[in-house]
Amino acid sequence: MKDLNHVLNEMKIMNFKKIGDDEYTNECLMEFKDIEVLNHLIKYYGKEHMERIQKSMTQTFLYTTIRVNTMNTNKDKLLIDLSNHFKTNEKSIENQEIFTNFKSFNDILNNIENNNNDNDNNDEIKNQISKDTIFIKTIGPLIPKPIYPQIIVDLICGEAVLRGSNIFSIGVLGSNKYIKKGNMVSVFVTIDSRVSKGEIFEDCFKEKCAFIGNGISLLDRDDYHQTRVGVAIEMTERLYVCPPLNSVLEDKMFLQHLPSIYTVYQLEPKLGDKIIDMCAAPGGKTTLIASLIQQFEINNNQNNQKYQNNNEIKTEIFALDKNKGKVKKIIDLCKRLSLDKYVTCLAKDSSKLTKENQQDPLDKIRFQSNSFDKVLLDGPCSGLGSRPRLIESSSLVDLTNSSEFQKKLIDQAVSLLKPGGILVYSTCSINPEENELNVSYLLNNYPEMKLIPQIPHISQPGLPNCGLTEQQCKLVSRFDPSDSNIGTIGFFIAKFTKIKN
Ligand SMILES: C[S@@+](CC[C@H](N)C(=O)[O-])C[C@H]1O[C@@H](n2cnc3c(N)ncnc32)[C@H](O)[C@@H]1O
Repeated sequence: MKDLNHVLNEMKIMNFKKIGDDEYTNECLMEFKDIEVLNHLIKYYGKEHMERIQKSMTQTFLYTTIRVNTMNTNKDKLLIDLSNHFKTNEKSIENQEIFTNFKSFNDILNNIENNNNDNDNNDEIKNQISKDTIFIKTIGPLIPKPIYPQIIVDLICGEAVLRGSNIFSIGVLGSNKYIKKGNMVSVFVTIDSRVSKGEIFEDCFKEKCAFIGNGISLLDRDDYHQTRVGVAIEMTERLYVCPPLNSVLEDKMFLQHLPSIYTVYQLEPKLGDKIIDMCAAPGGKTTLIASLIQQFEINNNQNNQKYQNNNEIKTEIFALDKNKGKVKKIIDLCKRLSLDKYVTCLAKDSSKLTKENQQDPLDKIRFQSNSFDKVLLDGPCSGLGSRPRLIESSSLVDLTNSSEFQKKLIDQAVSLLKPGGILVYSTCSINPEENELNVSYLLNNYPEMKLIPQIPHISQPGLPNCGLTEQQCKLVSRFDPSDSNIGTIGFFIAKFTKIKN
């Protein structure tokens, strides 16, 4: 076995460096394939702030957030189901303890409010989010010590490992020559994609890659590339410990980041509303809207029984997406969560809803201007807020295309909204041109629209010098990935109303 110390001292590009005898620190910054994109962001954020963001982007979000599907269970029952799941499926007792240390929304708010000193007193949304959401805190970064032998995985696999996954054969690129089933191995993720499938290499420290933990090989080396299914490495020492929950209790819960949940609550869906989710796939926000409507309906029915008045209030939810295949996924999700009776899913281009192409006479009626009480525009974006991410591959042209297309969708969203209704605009991007500058575009072009407050305000204000006044900045929500109190993905939300004449 080689002595690692000499290489660790010399490392420049790894995500950790030696800081003492047997001690390492995590120093990874997200890299940009197109340096122009980084310079573009530095223009708005400044170099220091951007560096903090780059660092946080390589780290796993602070909480795994679980939305309770109230149609099929409730929070108390789901907490028991989750505890049982972890006891049965998680071998490490330590991890079982970490994963069942469930947090509440109030725990998260305490963390934020101490710092934001936000004194708004609206408890309705707080209570609702608390009642239907479970948080599990990520532990890390931990600093396991790298060893030999080593394997290199691709970026998609590496980012999944940072989110709690094990390593499937399909993600393994190269490895040292001799690895036997049962060996402990160190896992690295390639940064520059130079390593090809099946490659044998001598030393990860000579490659451009980042260390993401250690695990036990469940296969001999040769078998990594013979099979394309199944787990190849079970991770035992991770940089970040968070629960692997994909495909778990799928009818009872939905994994959704806090800013996405918060976006839907800001839309304030109510019984009797005509609601449109303009860009809905895969349906995360649509199904939360439907689930809130379902809860209102149950409460309303109980009250109606009390007063022997059985008036049904008709609520309409339209979930649109341009992509037919994705619409099928929204339909499947609605069925799985038993919410299908609430939602009409349609394959449509939302940038043309009230303008051209209304060949269907029904669409002419459905998508009339000024006809929706609630409009959600969570449109296509550059995704520059997704984390954990080691490399950002968008180009400057991608960013411009994104913000220009969002303007077309904004034009339609404003047109569809009823006077007095609510429009919520959101992106999972940190690019001000898709966020603050698009809000400024909307306000400048539609004087009938005004920004309204988001309560409780749980994130950072908008960036200054991006087209919004100081007051307007306070009205938008900017989930900054470098804000370690909340530790979410990068996200942006603006909430508007249309002034009645
Ligand atoms: C950020 S995702 C939406 C996520 C979704 N709101 C959720 O919470 O699950 C953006 C979606 O916009 C869709 N999209 C892109 N262009 C569109 C258009 N012109 N009309 C409607 N949908 C569009 C994409 O197919 C993609 O599914």
